[in-house]
Amino acid sequence: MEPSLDMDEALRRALERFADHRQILIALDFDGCVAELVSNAADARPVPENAAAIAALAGLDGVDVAYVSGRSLESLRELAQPPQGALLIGSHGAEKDLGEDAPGLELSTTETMSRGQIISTLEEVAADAPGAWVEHKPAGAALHVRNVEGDELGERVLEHGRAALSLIDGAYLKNGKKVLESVVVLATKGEGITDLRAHTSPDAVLFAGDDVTDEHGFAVLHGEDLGIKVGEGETAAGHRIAEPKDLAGVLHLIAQQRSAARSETRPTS
Ligand SMILES: O=P(O)(O)OC[C@H]1O[C@H](O[C@H]2O[C@H](CO)[C@@H](O)[C@H](O)[C@H]2O)[C@H](O)[C@@H](O)[C@@H]1O
Repeated sequence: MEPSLDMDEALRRALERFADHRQILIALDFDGCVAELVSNAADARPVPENAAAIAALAGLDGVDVAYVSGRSLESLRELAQPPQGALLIGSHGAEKDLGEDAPGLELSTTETMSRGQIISTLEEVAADAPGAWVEHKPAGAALHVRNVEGDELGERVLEHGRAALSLIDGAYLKNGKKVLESVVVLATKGEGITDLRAHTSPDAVLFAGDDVTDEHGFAVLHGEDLGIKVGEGETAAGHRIAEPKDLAGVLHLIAQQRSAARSETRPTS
């Protein structure tokens, strides 16, 4: 199915301008942006039209495609199934796969101890709250409450988690959608995008994301860059689409615009 190209005029113009740059970087958040949010985090998959558009863009000259996710690189590779050559930032910027031999995330002894404390503390909190569960991650853990009955109770469980984590040295907190994460390596998606920019030297960067941690990514955009917030909520992004399935139209328009520009410049024989 062809993705819908229905979108507001300001976004369409911004995308056409973005697509005209010689070298572009398209950086995408995964959950809630490329993939719909789902109850079980292991069931998240790219919206098929998004996956197709990402694969098409990854094959174009002058285009770098990247995922910038809170997920571990392992989970991101398994669930997002990025196309060959895609660059990956995981764990909110703490893990990187820029296509070269990069050392994996290595924790110091103190960080390893703090991570262990984070996991056991959050497991205790989750044990008292039916529906809550803990995702173990390379730099910490995430307490999930999407399946806790009722928003208010879910909020109370997260609050309990925050209070318990405040007693652990070196445990940094990150709030997300129905999730509280605690990490021992402080990194942001902004740093991830800055690393990607240094690696790919684009003339312009597009970043799309839906969650509060994505605001760090929007904050490092400048000049000809383009930020797209997916869904509701306050944002520093300049543009907005309603839901993950609308991303396909955005990506498709960029691909279309670049193909049109190439055929215009191709010499006729
Ligand atoms: O930066 P992202 O790629 O958006 O990753 C952020 C977190 O996403 C996952 O949790 C979120 O998505 C789940 C699946 O839809 C949903 O059940 C959960 O409520 C959301 O918070 C993932 O599990 C986390 O590790 C990521 O940090």
